[in-house]
Amino acid sequence: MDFKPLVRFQDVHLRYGNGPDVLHQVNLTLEPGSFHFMVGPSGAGKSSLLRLMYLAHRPTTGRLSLFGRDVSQLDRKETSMLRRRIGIIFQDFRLLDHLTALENVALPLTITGMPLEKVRRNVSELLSWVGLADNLDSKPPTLSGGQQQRVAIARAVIGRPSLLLADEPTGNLDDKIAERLLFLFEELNKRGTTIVVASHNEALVNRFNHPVFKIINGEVRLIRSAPVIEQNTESGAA
Ligand SMILES: Nc1ncnc2c1ncn2[C@@H]1O[C@H](COP(=O)(O)OP(=O)(O)OP(=O)(O)O)[C@@H](O)[C@H]1O
Repeated sequence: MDFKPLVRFQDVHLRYGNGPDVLHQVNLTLEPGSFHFMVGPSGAGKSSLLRLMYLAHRPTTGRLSLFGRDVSQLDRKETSMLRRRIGIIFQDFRLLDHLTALENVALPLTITGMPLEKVRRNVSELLSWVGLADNLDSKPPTLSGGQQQRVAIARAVIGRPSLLLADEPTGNLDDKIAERLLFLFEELNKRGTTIVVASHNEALVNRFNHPVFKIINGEVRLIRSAPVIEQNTESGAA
């Protein structure tokens, strides 16, 4: 088994162009099999942090290692190999509009060479689980925002990635479905996927027993390592 940290930021700063530091002196380590939430106000830098972990940007200064590799040393081929181990749910979904829901979710499996019948079975099962059994053949433009979000989530998790990065994955969903999807992430986590979920929704985050990072003024702080799960109370004001 690999005991190296899966993700390691050492004194990382990120600036866009000549702008100010968006992320400032970030030091954080994610162990394999961990589950973290990332909270912070709009514009705090949550998506930027996830984009660094997805190799969409490189640190301006400092060192970032993924799967034990220093990302500044990766060539294009190595970058795409590492990315195959990462599932990402973008805030704006990024589904392919000319493909059906089923075809969108099937993409990460078809490139592995899995037989098509098996791909169809696995994808149908997952889409049914997320409540889209009646939408397998629908194209994204005909789906609601919440339905598109669930297709994007299914696409990110279908290949059982080693690392799952989710940027506001429940933003368009009602609370019940949001909670159900976080349970799906917990299932994946139990099977070994390391998970990072960025969310505005601190009430939802507080219902789960996972450590929480908060981004404040570009600095990432661990604000809670092991929250106590809230008990069901008659009213939220209890
Ligand atoms: N490609 C970019 N070029 C220039 N500035 C950017 C770029 N992407 C983000 N920013 C800026 O970086 C800061 C952090 O943005 P980021 O999207 O990471 O925040 P966020 O916490 O994810 O916000 P939200 O919750 O609204 O998505 C913001 O000031 C934003 O305007």
